[in-house]
Amino acid sequence: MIYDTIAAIATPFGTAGIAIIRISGSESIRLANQVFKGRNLLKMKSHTVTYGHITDKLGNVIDEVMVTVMKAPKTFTAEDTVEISCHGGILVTQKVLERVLETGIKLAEPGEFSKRAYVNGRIDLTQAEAIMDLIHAKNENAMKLALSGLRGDIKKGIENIRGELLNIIAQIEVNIDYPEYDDATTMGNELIKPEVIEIRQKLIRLLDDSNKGKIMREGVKTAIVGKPNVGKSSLLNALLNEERAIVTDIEGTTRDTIEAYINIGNITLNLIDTAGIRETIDVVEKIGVDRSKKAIDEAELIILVLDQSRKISKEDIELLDATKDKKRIIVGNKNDLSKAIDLDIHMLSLSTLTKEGLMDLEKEIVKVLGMEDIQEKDFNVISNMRHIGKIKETIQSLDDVLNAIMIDMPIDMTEIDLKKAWQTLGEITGDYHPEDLISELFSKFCLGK
Ligand SMILES: Nc1nc2c(c(=O)[nH]1)N(C=O)[C@@H](CNc1ccc(C(=O)N[C@@H](CCC(=O)O)C(=O)O)cc1)CN2
Ligand SMILES: Nc1nc2c(ncn2[C@@H]2O[C@H](COP(=O)(O)OP(=O)(O)OP(=O)(O)O)[C@@H](O)[C@H]2O)c(=O)[nH]1
Ligand SMILES: [Mg+2]
Repeated sequence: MIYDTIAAIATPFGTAGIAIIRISGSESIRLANQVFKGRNLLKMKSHTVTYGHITDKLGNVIDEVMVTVMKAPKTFTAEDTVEISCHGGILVTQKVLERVLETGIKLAEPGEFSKRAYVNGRIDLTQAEAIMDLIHAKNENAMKLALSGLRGDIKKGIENIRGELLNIIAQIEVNIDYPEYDDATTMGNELIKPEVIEIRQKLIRLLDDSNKGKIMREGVKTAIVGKPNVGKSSLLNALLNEERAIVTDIEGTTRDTIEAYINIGNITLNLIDTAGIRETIDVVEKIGVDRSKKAIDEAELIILVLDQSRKISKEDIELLDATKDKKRIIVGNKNDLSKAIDLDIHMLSLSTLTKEGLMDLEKEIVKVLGMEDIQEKDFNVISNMRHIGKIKETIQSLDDVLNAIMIDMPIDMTEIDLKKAWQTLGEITGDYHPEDLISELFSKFCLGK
């Protein structure tokens, strides 16, 4: 069937030396052969490359290319695959793709190649997601984390726990089906309780470990806050090593939040410079101040900037109070000036002007986030919010199991929640899959992936 063969441009849209058109499906070699002038692709050995031309229907050359033929099942999608390396011009690439589609090959949807690798059983969902994480990784830790997922570390961990759950379920089933069957352990509620508790414990540990993973994968939303003129924008610029935000000695210079990404010790911070917080009647500034307050709410880390060359003010006190329950670092800026601040609180002394103390701030950020000592094992953790959500759901089901045991419900009632836990975990790897989960997931992928 032609329609099971798909094609897409696998390289980014833009001008480059080479672009790759990827074709996958049972008809890919035969149909690619129709647009290719050179060796007969049908006669090529698997995983070999040949030189030739893509031609239009009349035989006119569209581009000079290299074509790779890869036969199922040892390919990315586990299907016959052809890759055309053409010249990387936007127009050339588009023309080659159009020519390929003229043969009846269907344009792939975003993520469809990876979806096929999954549907054909070559990878599980966590590995497919890891491919996307690898593509989007912004620092080395995120990359290592994705590689661990791609290797199947998450998959194996989840499969093991699922296996243990299935074991309990199977034993209950044996008991329900053959109550007279002597050899089957009498899986009374009390007997399965310790096993359920142990599995629950393992899931809790996965969740605990996922904190580091989440930071590595997603970065940390970090808000720089403080009253006007303390040097928040100067700090943003100093950390970025770039004059991104406007700095003046006028209070209320920053009107809107400014965002920037930086890597500190392989952690990506999504830094948000905010408008200085104070009472104001200026309409624009007021909106900025409201956004700053929102930024405090949403941030995972707060850098609260004080000006240590001034006495502490009412606004400072309010901000110290507003951020007290948050992960935060209090910075005493302008330590190049004489000290006037009258506050007995630990603060990190620095100057964005002389840059003194900036390195200490970077170290403190890494420390506060608990990311000082990262070892190989830290890459073998759950980091994906979808997985974390499913693990939480599973724990909830196991809590229901334990409650049922506590009130001594019949064992077949307990079993329902056990099965639910087993299914929910299966949604992580895709072994258990409501169809819309799969469609939604792969639609978030890049085109050509
Ligand atoms: N040209 C090209 N480069 C590419 C890819 C590609 O599809 N094409 N990849 C695509 O994303 C990545 C490589 N990932 C791949 C993963 C698995 C298989 C694969 O064929 N696996 C088979 C056989 C492995 C083997 O020969 O031992 C398998 O697992 O059965 C291929 C590529 C990055 N570079
Ligand atoms: N002496 C000294 N001056 C500094 C230092 N950091 C910032 N300043 C000065 O303080 C003034 C305010 O700096 P900004 O970075 O604009 O302050 P802000 O907190 O962003 O101010 P708003 O955007 O108005 O809330 C500017 O004149 C800076 O040059 C420092 O470490 N030492
Ligand atoms: Mg500012």
